[in-house]
Amino acid sequence: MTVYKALTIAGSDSGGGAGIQADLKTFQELGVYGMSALTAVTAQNTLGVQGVYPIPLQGLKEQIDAIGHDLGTDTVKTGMLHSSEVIEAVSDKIRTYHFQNLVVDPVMVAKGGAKLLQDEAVEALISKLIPLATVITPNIPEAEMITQRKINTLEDKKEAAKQLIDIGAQSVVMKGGHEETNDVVDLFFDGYAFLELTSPRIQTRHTHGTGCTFSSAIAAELAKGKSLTEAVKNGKAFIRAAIEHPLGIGAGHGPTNHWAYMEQLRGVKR
Ligand SMILES: Nc1ncnc2c1ncn2[C@@H]1O[C@H](COP(=O)(O)OP(=O)(O)OP(=O)(O)O)[C@@H](O)[C@H]1O
Ligand SMILES: Cc1ncc(CO)c(N)n1
Repeated sequence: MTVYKALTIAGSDSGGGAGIQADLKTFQELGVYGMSALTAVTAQNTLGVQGVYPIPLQGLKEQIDAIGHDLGTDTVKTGMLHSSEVIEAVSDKIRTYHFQNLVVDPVMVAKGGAKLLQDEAVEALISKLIPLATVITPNIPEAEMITQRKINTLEDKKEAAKQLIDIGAQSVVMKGGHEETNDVVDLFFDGYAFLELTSPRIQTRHTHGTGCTFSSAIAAELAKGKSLTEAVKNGKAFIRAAIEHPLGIGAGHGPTNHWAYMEQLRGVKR
């Protein structure tokens, strides 16, 4: 049996909808063996983030070493990295172990507005991590922070995507979740051609962890050897199903449904 492996380097969401919990659930659903290196523990639920507790840097490094020395991985996904020290350490380890297929979700702010990345860490993201990325998946505000340009039109998105490639990413998915259009358009760019991934905007408050789930679905598909374009398309189908069939739990922004995509493929009704 071939076992495909994926490592998430991210924060813990005690509420289970975002962070490493969302990543590991997504890996499992897509048939990939999930591993994790925790950067921080958050006390969090559907109402917001109540606390952020960074893991000591040495502890983070040892978690990645533990995987690099023994299990190895077919793909790495990064989420909440918190500080420039963490970004530098993660970048070093990825290079030391020659980890392939890096999906960088440049997480900056949680849905309720809590800061998950310190402002001064954006520079380290640009100089240390984005150049290693197979694909980077910013939402519009994140792309604006990184590129220092306002993004309003499709042309703006394309220019920002080109700038991210110039910084060194192999490809970009600029997510359209934060726009107000009828359809959600995620723009994929591999440095050569643009591909618009369009789906109907679902009216729901249950969007906690959409970005984490989307990027980990892309990572899982890459681990299985799918091409970048296939991985991004399948990731989009995974998150679409997860948003379309919310679990309806929690009083605030509830989690998405990580079972929905595979249940849809298998024709299962919950
Ligand atoms: N209301 C919606 N209807 C359909 N798809 C959506 C909706 N909101 C987000 N998505 C999809 O979810 C994925 C994540 O997009 P989004 O822009 O919400 O990411 P994000 O802001 O990084 O998420 P997070 O808040 O979890 O960090 C994208 O593929 C986007 O198309
Ligand atoms: C731990 C964690 N990572 C990422 C996000 C972004 O959704 C979040 N809310 N919490």
